[in-house]
Amino acid sequence: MPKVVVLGAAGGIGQPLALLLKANPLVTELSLFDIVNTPGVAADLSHIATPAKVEGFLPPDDGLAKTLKGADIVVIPAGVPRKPGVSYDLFKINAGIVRDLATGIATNAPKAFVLVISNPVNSTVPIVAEVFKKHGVFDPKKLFGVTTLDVVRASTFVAEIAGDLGKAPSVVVPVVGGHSGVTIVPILSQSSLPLPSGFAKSDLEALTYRIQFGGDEVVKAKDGAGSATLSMAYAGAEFATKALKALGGEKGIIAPSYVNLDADKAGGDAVKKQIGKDLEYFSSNVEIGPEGVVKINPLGKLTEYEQSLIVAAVPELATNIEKVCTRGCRS
Ligand SMILES: NC(=O)C1=CN([C@@H]2O[C@H](COP(=O)(O)OP(=O)(O)OC[C@H]3O[C@@H](n4cnc5c(N)ncnc54)[C@H](O)[C@@H]3O)[C@@H](O)[C@H]2O)C=CC1
Ligand SMILES: O=C([O-])CC(=O)C(=O)O
Repeated sequence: MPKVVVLGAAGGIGQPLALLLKANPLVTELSLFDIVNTPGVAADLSHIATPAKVEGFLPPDDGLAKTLKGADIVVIPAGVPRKPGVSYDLFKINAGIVRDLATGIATNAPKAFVLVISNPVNSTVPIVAEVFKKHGVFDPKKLFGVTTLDVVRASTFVAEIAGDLGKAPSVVVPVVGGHSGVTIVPILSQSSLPLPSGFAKSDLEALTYRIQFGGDEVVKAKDGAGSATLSMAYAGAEFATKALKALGGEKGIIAPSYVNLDADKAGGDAVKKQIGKDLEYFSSNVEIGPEGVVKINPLGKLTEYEQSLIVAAVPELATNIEKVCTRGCRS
C-alpha cells in the first residue's frame, strides 16, 4: 500500500511521470502498462534507490489485469497526442483506447482512484464513467479528469508577470470548466498573488488566452514532435501526490479537477446553479479524502469578464459531453 499504476507508461508523458512517481517516497508499488516498451522502462526505473517496487507489463498473458491488480491509483496518459498539420480526430482514436483500459479497470481495480490525462479530457472522463456504469462499478467520487496542467500554467504565468518565478510553486489560481480552449476558465481575480495594479484589460485577456491555449504554444514549439509531455508529467505527478496524501488520511487536500457533479450533490448543484446549466461534468476546486471527492467547492465571486468566459465555456463543454452521451449518460 499504496500501489500506483500508469497506463500508457512508455509514452512521452508516461515515462517522465513514472520517473516522478518512482522518486516519490509515498509510492510503495509502481506498475506500468503500455502496448510497447514497458519491461525496459520498468527495468530502468527499478535501479533507482527509492522504496517503490516497479513492474512493467505488455498486453499478452493478461498484462493489463496483472498491472491493475490491487491498484489504489490508476493514471491514464495512454493515447495519441496532437501534432501540427496532422488532422486525425483525437476523440475517435483515444475514445477506443480509453474505453478498453476502463474495462480493464472496472474488472480488476474498480475501487481505485482513476486519473484521466488522455485527451480530449472533457469527453474521455464521461467515457470512463459510461464503461464503469455498464459494469455496475461507477463511483463518481473516484473519477478525475486531470486539469492540473492548466493550474500549473496559470501559476507560472502569474509569477512571471510579477517578475518572481520563485513564487510560482506557491501561487494558487483557480481554473474551472474543462480542459480545452475556451472551456478552460482561469479565475485570475482570485489569484493568491494579485496581478499588478493597473494591469490592463487587454493584458488580462492576453493572459487568459495564454492559459486557455498554452497547449498550442508547446505543440507549435515542438514542431511535429507532439504536445506537452514534461510539464504534463509534472502536473500528473502533483495530482497523484495529492491523491496519495488523501488516501493516507490527510485532511483538506484540494485537487482542482474535472469531475461528475454528482460526486458531491450539494456542491455540484451549487456549481450548476452558478453556471446556469445542468452539466454532468465540470472542473472546480475539489476537496478529496480517502474515499475520493469530499466536496466540490463553488466557483466563488466572479468578475463580469470571468462570467463571460463561463458563458462561452458551457455550450462547448455540453457538446463535448453529449458527444459521449448520445443516448443520455444519466443513470
Ligand atoms: N490532460 C492534459 O492536460 C494533457 C493531456 N495530454 C494527452 O495525453 C495523451 C498522451 O500524450 P503523449 O504521452 O504525449 O503521447 P505518446 O504518443 O508519447 O504516448 C502515448 C502512449 O500511449 C500508449 N498507448 C497507445 N494505446 C495504448 C493502449 N491501448 N494501452 C496502453 N497504452 C497505449 C502508446 O504506446 C504510447 O506509449 C494524449 O492524448 C495527449 O493529448 C497531453 C498533454 C496534457
Ligand atoms: O494541447 C494539447 O494537445 C495537450 C494538452 O492538453 C495541453 O498541453 O494542455
